[in-house]
Amino acid sequence: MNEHTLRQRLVTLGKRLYDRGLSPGTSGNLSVRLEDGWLTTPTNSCMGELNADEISKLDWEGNVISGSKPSKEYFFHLAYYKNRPQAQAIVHLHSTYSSAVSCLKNLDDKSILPPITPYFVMRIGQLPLVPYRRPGDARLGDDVARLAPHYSSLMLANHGPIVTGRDFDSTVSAAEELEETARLFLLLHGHEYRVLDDAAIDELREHFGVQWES
Ligand SMILES: O=C(O)[C@@H](O)C(=O)COP(=O)(O)O
Ligand SMILES: [Zn+2]
Repeated sequence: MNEHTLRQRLVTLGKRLYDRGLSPGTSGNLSVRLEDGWLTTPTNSCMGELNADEISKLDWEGNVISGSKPSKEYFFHLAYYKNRPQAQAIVHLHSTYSSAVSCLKNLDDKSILPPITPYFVMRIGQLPLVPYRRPGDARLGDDVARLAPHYSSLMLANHGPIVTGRDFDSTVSAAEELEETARLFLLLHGHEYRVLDDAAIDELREHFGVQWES
């Protein structure tokens, strides 16, 4: 897709996330890789009301080339792009169930959600918890840089998810699917439930190349 089309997709998919209640108020940010830089949502923008011409365009040093002041989290987007070449787009949300999970105590920090459905394993994979930092703290960029080569998605503690993917549309879908998995996980709380066993994970690895360390 060319830059013009990707700007339109940012507006359309931002509205989709907002309309589905996944980015309340001015929370969250989106970005997409271009050949000559990358686009991200302006800081304090409402995802339901993005304007294609105001979207921020940055270079690979984090300098603004055009558009409005970028998301204050631009550095963690940049850290993901620089350390994960296959990441073509990034979605950060404050979606309710995912953010609720990010506040739970006693999570397995290396993989906070168990493999309850194949779709979660295929689309998100193991999801580590990034220790809490203030939004906009540049040290989040270092945290992301360290984890990005190994994980397509991360959960910021007491905050919300960061999801990356091979194209913009599938990244947005994966973020929606993560939200549904978090919802299932919380619905299952207090119930005895099965998780996918090693054989089921091996089969997914074989068919879909998923990354999941048993
Ligand atoms: O939680 C925050 O403040 C940010 O991570 C966020 O979601 C929105 O910040 P901007 O992208 O700067 O609007
Ligand atoms: Zn946020």
